[in-house]
Amino acid sequence: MTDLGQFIAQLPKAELHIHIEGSLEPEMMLALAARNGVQLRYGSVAELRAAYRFTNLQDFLDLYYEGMSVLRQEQDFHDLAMAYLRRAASQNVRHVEIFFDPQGHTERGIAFKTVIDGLWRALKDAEREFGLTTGLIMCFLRHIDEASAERTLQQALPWRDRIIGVGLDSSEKGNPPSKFRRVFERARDLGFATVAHAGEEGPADYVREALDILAVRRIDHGNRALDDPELTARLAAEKVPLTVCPLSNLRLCGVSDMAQHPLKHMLRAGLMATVNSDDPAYFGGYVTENFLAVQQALGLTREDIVTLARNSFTAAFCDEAVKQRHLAALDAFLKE
Ligand SMILES: Nc1ncnc2[nH]cnc12
Ligand SMILES: [Zn+2]
Repeated sequence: MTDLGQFIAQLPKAELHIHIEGSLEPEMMLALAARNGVQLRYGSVAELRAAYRFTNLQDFLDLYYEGMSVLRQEQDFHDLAMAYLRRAASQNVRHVEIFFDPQGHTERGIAFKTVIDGLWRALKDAEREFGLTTGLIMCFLRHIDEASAERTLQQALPWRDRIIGVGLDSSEKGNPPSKFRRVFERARDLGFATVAHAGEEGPADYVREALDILAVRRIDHGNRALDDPELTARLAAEKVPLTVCPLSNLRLCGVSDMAQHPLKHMLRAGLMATVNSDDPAYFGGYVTENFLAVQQALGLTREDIVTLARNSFTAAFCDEAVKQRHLAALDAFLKE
């Protein structure tokens, strides 16, 4: 590895855009299928990996929902999250905010309690074992109606103190943020931080809607915002964080080549971009591999890399004291 590669691997960082169901590696998928008696269309790791060729977001989502069908018991959710957190800690990720998709589970008869208890136990185990800090963000599936999102928010209330925020994910085109105006208003009233996937495949207008109608505090992806100079200037002026996912964009054909990835433009335009893995088991890399891929393809400098790591802590939803501790640790690392 190059010196800059070593630096990236060792750099303290936060990950703010990771779908825990997207960290389900083929080996674990097959093991859980066997443990739970679930029949999959794929019988081997090689067959699964061969299926991970996507031409767009929907292609991927079809497989992602099929994959999560092996998650049935509390222990499954624990094992899934623990494997991700171990991997993240090994890459010097010091803070993570993890997305989960409750409707992906409740719609197939798995209780909300089963999901949240398993994930929560893993977060607490990992905090103790690896010394990182964590948070959970529950996402609403935007291909389903708002009433279902509202029921999901209601179901979450007994565990209000375990969830820092709500988000919006799944099939973007044709499912604008405005579809979820009321449920986001209710979530904000309840004190949840809010985020939304926007401008991954959908137009810049969806990014504007996420800001103006859902009042989100971060945009997940946001790539298409760059199509609109006025919106780009606004994102920079308001320091709206973008959780960018380079390998995801490449694998879902949002960019044809990593050298065409907009991250460098985002940085040069003064946007508060961060680097994240999205669905690492499906897209070929965790957070460090995402940093390495864009650094190499775009020729990012050491200063760019430091900016991205600093942004990841600045954009986090953790308590201010925790954030300052992470930023101080980053500064100490840079002085070593
Ligand atoms: N990249 C992505 N976009 C939208 N929804 C998702 N759910 C999991 N990964 C996603
Ligand atoms: Zn995502």
